[in-house]
Amino acid sequence: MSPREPGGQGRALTSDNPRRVAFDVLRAVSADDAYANLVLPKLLSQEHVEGRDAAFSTELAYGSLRMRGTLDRVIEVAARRELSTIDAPVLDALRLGAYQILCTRVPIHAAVDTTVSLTREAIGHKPAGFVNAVMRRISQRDSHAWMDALATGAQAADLALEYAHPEWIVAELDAALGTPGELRDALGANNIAPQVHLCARPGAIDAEDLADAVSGRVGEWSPYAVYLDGGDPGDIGAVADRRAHVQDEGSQVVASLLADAPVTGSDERWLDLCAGPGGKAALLGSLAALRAATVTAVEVSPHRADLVKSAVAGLPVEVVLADGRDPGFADDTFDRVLVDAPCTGLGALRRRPEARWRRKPEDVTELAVLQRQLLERALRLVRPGGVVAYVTCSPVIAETREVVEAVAGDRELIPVGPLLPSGMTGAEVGSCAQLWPHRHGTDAMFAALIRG
Ligand SMILES: C[S@@+](CC[C@H](N)C(=O)[O-])C[C@H]1O[C@@H](n2cnc3c(N)ncnc32)[C@H](O)[C@@H]1O
Repeated sequence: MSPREPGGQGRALTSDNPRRVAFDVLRAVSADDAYANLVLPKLLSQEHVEGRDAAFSTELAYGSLRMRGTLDRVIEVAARRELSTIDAPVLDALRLGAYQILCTRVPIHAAVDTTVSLTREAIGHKPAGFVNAVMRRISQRDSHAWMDALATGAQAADLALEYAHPEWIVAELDAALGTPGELRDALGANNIAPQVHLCARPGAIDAEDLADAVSGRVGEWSPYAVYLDGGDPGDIGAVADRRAHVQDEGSQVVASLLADAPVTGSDERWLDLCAGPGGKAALLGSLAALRAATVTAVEVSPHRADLVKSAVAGLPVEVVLADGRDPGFADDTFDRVLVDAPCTGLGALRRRPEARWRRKPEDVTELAVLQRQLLERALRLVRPGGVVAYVTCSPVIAETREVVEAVAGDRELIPVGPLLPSGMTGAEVGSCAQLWPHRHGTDAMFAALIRG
C-alpha cells in the first residue's frame, strides 16, 4: 500500500521520506531537546524533500509535537500500558501514527501501514507487532469518540485534552483573558500555524510597495506590516537587502508603542535592553534613523548579539554584549528604553510546536525574578520624563501585570489606549496592552509604558 498525502487525493509517494523526516524531527526533539523549527528545514533539505512532500512533513512533525499530550493519552489507553514503559523511539512513531489517524485525512490503512513500516525501517522488526496492534486499536475510534472516552467532566482537564495544552497553561490563559467564553478560541488559535508577517522598515520601503512586490497584503494594525500568503521569505529581495524583515505584527505594534509614547525634552538616545535576535532593534533603529536618534542594543548571549548585529547593519544601532541587569551605563541616560524581557513565550505557542510541553510552571517563577531585575535597571537608566516599555511575548499575569505592579510602584503608567492602532479593540488591560492571536491575529504580546 503506497502512502498518500492527507485526504488520500495526493499523488502516491515513491518513498516515504516525508514521514521519515517527520519522525527524525520528533526524535531530535525528544532525545536531544532540539527545536523543531531549526531541525526540520535542515532535514528537509538533506533528504531533498520539497514542495507538497515538505508541507506534509511539516504538518506531521509540527502537528504531532503540538498535540503530544493528547496523543499520549490516547496511546496509553490503546497500548494498555503506561507510557513510561514504551521505548522513546517507539512512542515517537506511535505519536506520528496517532496524529495521522486522529488529526489528518490520511486514510486509516495508510496511517497504520506506514507507521508499521517506519517502525521496522527506523527502529527494528521487534516493536513492529506492538505498533501494529496499538495503531489498530487507536483506529477503532475517531477523534471525537476518543475525546468522549477520555473526558473527565472537569472543565480545565477536558479543554487541556481537547486542545492539547498542559492544564496549567489552560489555567494561565484563562486567568489572563479575564473574560468568560473566549478560552476555547484562545486555545484553538494556538493550534493554527501563523501567517508570516513582514515588517517594511520605515524609511526603506512602504508597506504598500512591499505588499505589491511580494503579492502580499498590507497589515491590519501596524503601518509597517505586510502579510505573506506563501513562499520563502528568504527569497524576497527586500528581506535580502534589509529593507524588510520577518516580524510578527504584534511585535511591530509594541515596538511602535515605545517609539510613539510622549516624552518631554530630548529624544535622541534609545535603549533596547534585551535585544536578541534583533527584530525590534531593527524596527526601532529604522525609526530612530528618521528621527536623528540612536539605539543601544544590549544582549547577554554572544550568539544572539551577533544576530542583532546582522539585523541592524546599516542602522544607527550600537550592539553591546552585556547583562541588562548591569550593562555599565550611567543612570538617567536614555530617553526611551525597551525591556523585551526573556519570558515563557506562552504568547507565541503557534510558532513553537513543542514549547507548551517543555515549559513548566516553575519557569514562570524563575523568569519573573529576572524580569523584575531587568525592569528595575531600565527604570534607573531612563531619564526623568523619558519612557520605559516593558514587553513580553507571554500573557501570563505573573510575567506581565504583576511585574509592572511590583517594580513600577507609584510611577505613572502611560495609557496605551490612544497609542494603539485605531480599531484594535480588546487590546487594553487597564493602562497596558495585551494582544491575542484569536482577537488580533498576532502573538499574545503584552506591553506597559512606564514614565521615567
Ligand atoms: C524576548 S527576547 C527579545 C526579543 C528581541 N527584542 C527581538 O525583538 O528580536 C529576550 C532576549 O533577552 C536576552 N536576555 C536574557 N537575559 C538577559 C539579560 N540578563 N540581559 C540582557 N539580555 C538578556 C535573551 O538572550 C533574548 O535574546
